[in-house]
Amino acid sequence: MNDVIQLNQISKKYGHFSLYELTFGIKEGYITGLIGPNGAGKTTLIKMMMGMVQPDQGNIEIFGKETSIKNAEYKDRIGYVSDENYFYDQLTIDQMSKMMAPFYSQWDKETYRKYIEMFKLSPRKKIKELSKGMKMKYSLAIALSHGADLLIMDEPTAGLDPIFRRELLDLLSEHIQDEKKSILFSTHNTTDLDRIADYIVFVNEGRLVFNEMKESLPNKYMLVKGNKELLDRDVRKCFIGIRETALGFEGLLNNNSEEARYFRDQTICEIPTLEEIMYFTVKGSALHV
Ligand SMILES: Nc1ncnc2c1ncn2[C@@H]1O[C@H](COP(=O)(O)OP(=O)(O)OP(=O)(O)O)[C@@H](O)[C@H]1O
Repeated sequence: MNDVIQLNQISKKYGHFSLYELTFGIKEGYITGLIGPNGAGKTTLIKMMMGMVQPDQGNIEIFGKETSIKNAEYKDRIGYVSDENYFYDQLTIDQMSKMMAPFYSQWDKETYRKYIEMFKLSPRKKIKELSKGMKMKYSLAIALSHGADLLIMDEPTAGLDPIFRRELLDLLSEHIQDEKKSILFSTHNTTDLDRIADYIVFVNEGRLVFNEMKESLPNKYMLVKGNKELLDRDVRKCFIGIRETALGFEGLLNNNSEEARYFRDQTICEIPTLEEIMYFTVKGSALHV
């Protein structure tokens, strides 16, 4: 299986924030969700892939070639959706689109029209008159209208109403039926991931926590629920993250650890949801600094 994107030992420092030698690949033909709490480094990573931010160290390969400022041809094959507004406020939707079309060798006017209609966007409306959700829809229409082999999207479902959000996820699932197409998108919404992601890349505080097939995650982690009497200082240390309540505790363990085997006999163990995996990992890392 090929990697459509490969990050090699990527490091970046911004004041107190650092990305630490991140190495991971994004699989061709699949949908990958990029997750992590606020400030984890998701947008910085996406901007690096788009050549908008330069890493201090390391390199990125997309479609098998190393990216560089000089070699921007690869962007022709990428549909990029930013979480920022890069459009000119004074232009109408159609004026803006006419301006962008020549930058894409495979721009397809018919496809563009189809999406503008499907997303109920009015071509004569000015960018400044669009709501947040409409701007996102417009950005998606552009990204889907030039035959891109790879979609890279920064929080594409943010600001969308639940009905359109669902429709978009269906549309992305359809898009991926062509096995040569790949999607990477960041999100804070685990429902998006539950619905369409094949792989999950989880970053926290500039470090890679995991890059896993979504289906394999339940085998990796175990959620323990029990009585506080089971907890002492040493036991606490075994948990990736832990939450105590008046009645007891919940904690996340590595499923293959010694402790997991012990707790399985002692108490209630469950398969954690993706949200629980994120919650306890982030909570645990905050405690261990
Ligand atoms: N241009 C910049 N100059 C200085 N610091 C920056 C810059 N861009 C990002 N940062 C810092 O890098 C860190 C990671 O930011 P980034 O936007 O990549 O996080 P994120 O995971 O996308 O967060 P969110 O989920 O809130 O969008 C933050 O601490 C942020 O303040």
